Amino acid sequence: MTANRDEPDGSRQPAGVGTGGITATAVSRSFGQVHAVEHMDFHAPAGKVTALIGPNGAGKTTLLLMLASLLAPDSGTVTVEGLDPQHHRAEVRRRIGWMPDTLGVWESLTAREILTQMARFYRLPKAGIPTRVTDMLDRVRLGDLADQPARVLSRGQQQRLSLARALIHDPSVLLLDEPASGLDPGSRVELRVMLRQLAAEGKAVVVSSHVLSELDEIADAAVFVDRGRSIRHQTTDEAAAAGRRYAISATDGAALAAKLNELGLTFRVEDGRRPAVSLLLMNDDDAARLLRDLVLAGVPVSSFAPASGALEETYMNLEGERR
Ligand SMILES: Nc1ncnc2c1ncn2[C@@H]1O[C@H](COP(=O)(O)OP(=O)(O)OP(=O)(O)O)[C@@H](O)[C@H]1O
Repeated sequence: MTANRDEPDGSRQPAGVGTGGITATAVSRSFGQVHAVEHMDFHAPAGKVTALIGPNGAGKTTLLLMLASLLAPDSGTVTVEGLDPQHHRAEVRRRIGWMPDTLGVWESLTAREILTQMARFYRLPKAGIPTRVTDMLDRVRLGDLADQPARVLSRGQQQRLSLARALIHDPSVLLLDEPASGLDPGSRVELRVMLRQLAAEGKAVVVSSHVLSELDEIADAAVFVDRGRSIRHQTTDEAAAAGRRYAISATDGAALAAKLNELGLTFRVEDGRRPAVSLLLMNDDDAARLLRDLVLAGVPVSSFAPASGALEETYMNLEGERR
């Protein structure tokens, strides 16, 4: 959970909150009997990528919709660069780029028409719109498909168009719901690079994702949510310092197990196509030392590699605690 501090007026704010970025304080939203989000605190600072991680139904999309000011909270507040959407609706909308997990309506328009329409909607200067639209189509590599109706685009191409749509007005806060879903491996790498660039430009980038193995490369920090509540805030560096799981296989599994036992290491035997064990190592030095010890002891190691990302490790541990 994000640490809180008391404000002079008695209200409580998540730690590290300035006027930059986007902040939710004690927001709640129910749908009938379902408490989708309950008293959630969230902060995504400018210049950083913040991941929103949680199991299905945890409340991620509901929180993102409230951050995007597309859904009103039942209670609690959201501020965007210090502005309250209730009182500064137009200014807040202009500052936010929203990429939903599906492209949604407008699929009979072409990619170029969709972006042009959005640019008009945000009242960008008329004369600059055609160039801005072309630049954005090129940025997401849809230049060749610009005049095709959006419905004929593949899922991954629609995701890229959705990202261009979110960026057309150069927002300072970018909210992305599952942006990597449907993207092929090459496009995922491009997305990663683009999100880091956008953060480097000073934008607050929020990404909800289930593709945890890639988040270490993208995110500076993560907020873990479960059953409508934020349960942990962790920077990627903190996650890395908490160690990560390595998978080791050897052509002689018994010799591997015997050596790990001799070294006093706790390990887990993994089910999989190849016999393997996994164990938690604190850092790269520990990994290098163990690999050397195994090889010097004559254990026929056939593979030795991280089995999970650092944020994924935190998620799996939180999952374990939940059960
Ligand atoms: N419009 C709605 N009407 C009724 N229930 C809703 C509505 N939107 C969300 N919910 C419920 O609120 C809870 C949180 O849903 P939400 O979509 O925010 O979760 P999520 O973390 O984004 O899930 P996923 O990872 O599966 O996308 C779920 O139990 C969901 O069924």
